Amino acid sequence: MKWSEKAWQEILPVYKDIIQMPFIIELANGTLDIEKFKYYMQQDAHYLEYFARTLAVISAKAQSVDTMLDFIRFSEGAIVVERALHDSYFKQFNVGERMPVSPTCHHYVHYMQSTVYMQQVEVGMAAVLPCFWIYKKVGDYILQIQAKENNPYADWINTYGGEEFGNLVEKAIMLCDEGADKCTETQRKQMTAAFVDASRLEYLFWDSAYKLEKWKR
Ligand SMILES: Cc1ncc(CO)c(N)n1
Repeated sequence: MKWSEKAWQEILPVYKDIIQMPFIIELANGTLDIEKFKYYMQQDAHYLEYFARTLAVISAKAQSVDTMLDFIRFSEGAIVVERALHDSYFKQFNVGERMPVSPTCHHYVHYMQSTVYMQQVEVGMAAVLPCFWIYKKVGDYILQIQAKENNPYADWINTYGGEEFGNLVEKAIMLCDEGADKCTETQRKQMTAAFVDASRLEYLFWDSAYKLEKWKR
């Protein structure tokens, strides 16, 4: 069994919980409170900046020039494509000033950064894989169940449910499997642990948007 297949089995309960979250259901049927979506977008704009930086660090640490190129392209994609989506939503929904980074977003981005800087590159790759893979799965799921008429969140749904994003995700999974093949069993376990932690943070990210999470002080 490939590392990625085993790793997905590990996070299946988290994924199943994610697709039942009110944030996801309401996004799909178009009833999500706009304030919750705006909060999500603002936090995601912060998230994507760190995500892009993290991908660039993975690129710098990669074992081969081919893998470097793949990750630098992922990094560019995170900046260019997703920012464009945010720019359009920021305008459409009149999102003004940037909010400070929320506790959960802070936790997630610094988790990614420290994993990528402190651990070997394959563990770093595993830590960013849920960002690709869970979004693809959730995007496809939402695409299936979505309300197609007048859904204000259609652009978001099409970004992550689309084929283009799907190709990137396939590549990211393949690169992790390639890396895992070169690792020892102990290192593969570290990869899986990083994958599981990041998946749990994906859950919390949506949860925190639904709750409009704030710093206690
Ligand atoms: C929190 C989060 N994870 C993953 C993605 C997709 O890259 C995103 N836009 N936001």
